[in-house]
Amino acid sequence: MLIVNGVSVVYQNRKKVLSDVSFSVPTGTITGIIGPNGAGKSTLLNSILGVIPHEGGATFDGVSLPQMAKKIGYVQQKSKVDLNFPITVAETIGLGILPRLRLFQRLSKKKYRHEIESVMDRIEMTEFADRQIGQLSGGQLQRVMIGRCIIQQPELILLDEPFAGIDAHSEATIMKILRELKAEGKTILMVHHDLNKVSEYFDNTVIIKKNLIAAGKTDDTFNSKNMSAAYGLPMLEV
Ligand SMILES: Nc1ncnc2c1ncn2[C@@H]1O[C@H](COP(=O)(O)OP(=O)(O)OP(=O)(O)O)[C@@H](O)[C@H]1O
Repeated sequence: MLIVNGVSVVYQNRKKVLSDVSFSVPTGTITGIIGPNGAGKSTLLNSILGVIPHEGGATFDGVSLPQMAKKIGYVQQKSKVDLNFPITVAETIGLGILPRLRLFQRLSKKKYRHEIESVMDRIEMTEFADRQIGQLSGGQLQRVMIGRCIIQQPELILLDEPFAGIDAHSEATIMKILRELKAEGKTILMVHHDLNKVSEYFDNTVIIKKNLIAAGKTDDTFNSKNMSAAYGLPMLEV
């Protein structure tokens, strides 16, 4: 289980953007983090990862997250990927293997190539293996980032708005892979924007607006009272 405990964040401009956020995410589930623009969703993910200064912290099965970094897969916002870096689709996916290796350990070329090929097949990118990542559509690029994440064989997968600005086919392909990972017992936590898909995609939902508004099973949390608290308007008939 992922336990997030008392996370607060104050940026250098002294603005408090997260205040004492605590919740838990059961192993083997897909959980969405939702909330209005500027609610602190990306900040929460970055605090859980431990990559920005924060109070509080997160553990997974009792281990603090920085201590299990190699078992955490992270797919950052697409807009933050450096597309000028000269690297192909296959090479990008191959980078995901590195955290699995011990110092100076190398996979045999055959095993390395086979693993990359099977991931490219899974994300439906085989025909683009040698293409530079700067020459992909948004949806293709996001599938490659998912590929780099899954080849790492992480236990916990964090994604920041993986569906922002991508085509419906890529979204469906990624969602299918995430459900397969869930069936394998992986734990998935993602920032998400599209409220129309919340019930369909997420077992659990975390709703924030600087503070935690609600966290738990989507059936229990995704209701007009909580949406009204987060977004300010009674938006949903549920
Ligand atoms: N590095 C930073 N320094 C100062 N303030 C920041 C920084 N990063 C984010 N913020 C501010 O913190 C607040 C939360 O930002 P964050 O990106 O976490 O929200 P979000 O819910 O992910 O928003 P969105 O849905 O628009 O992506 C915002 O007011 C933002 O302007």
